[in-house]
Amino acid sequence: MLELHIAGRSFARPVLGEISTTVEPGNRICLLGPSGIGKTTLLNAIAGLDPEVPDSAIMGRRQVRVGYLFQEHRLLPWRSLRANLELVGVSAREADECLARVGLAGYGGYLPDQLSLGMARRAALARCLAIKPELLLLDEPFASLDPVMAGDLKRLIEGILDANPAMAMICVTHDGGDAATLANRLWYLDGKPARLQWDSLIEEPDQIVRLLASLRHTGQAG
Ligand SMILES: Nc1ncnc2c1ncn2[C@@H]1O[C@H](COP(=O)(O)OP(=O)(O)OP(=O)(O)O)[C@@H](O)[C@H]1O
Repeated sequence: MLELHIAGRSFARPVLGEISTTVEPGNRICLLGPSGIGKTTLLNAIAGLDPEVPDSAIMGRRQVRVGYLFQEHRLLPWRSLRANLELVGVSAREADECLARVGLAGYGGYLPDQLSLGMARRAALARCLAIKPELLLLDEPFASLDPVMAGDLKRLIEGILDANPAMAMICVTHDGGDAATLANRLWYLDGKPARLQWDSLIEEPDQIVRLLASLRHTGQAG
């Protein structure tokens, strides 16, 4: 699906080092790493949002429909949810269907500010779904949600992936528990500049527990 050959990315200092890997259909990747290490920077590069990362660094991206759930919902506050979804090119009926898929049936006429944080994040997820993504990029989707809302959103994302086995996901998270539930592959970003220290396919459930325990042992993961 994608071949990554990122030579590096610097801001005031080098943030990302060389990153070479692939993303395959059906990959459910959780991207872990210390705070500020460059996880969002990597996600932005993969999404094609970073003008400093050339197209040739993310081979295949132009052929892949990418849905990006940002940390903040980025819905236009003066447009209803339905009108926000229509902006990506779907009809009002399709917008309402996408909202229903994330548990927001009947909310098409609401403004983003009338929603709770968890609902707004689901509305933003509905906008991702509206483009029928082949690759879903999720930047800390469960951050700041209470455990019930976070659990609901996790089940929703699992359901979406189960219903679309060819869809790939890259989910940034600080929580090993999210990785244990959602991932079939782990990326661990660390170092100065940051590189993928692990890129591990998860073939059996114990493996993820062992990997996360080794991070906890060295004080790198919660
Ligand atoms: N647009 C930018 N301009 C300047 N520096 C930036 C920019 N974007 C990111 N950085 C810097 O790059 C580094 C990595 O940031 P990034 O947001 O990618 O980390 P992260 O791993 O996602 O962090 P967190 O886990 O806290 O969300 C940080 O030092 C950050 O300040």
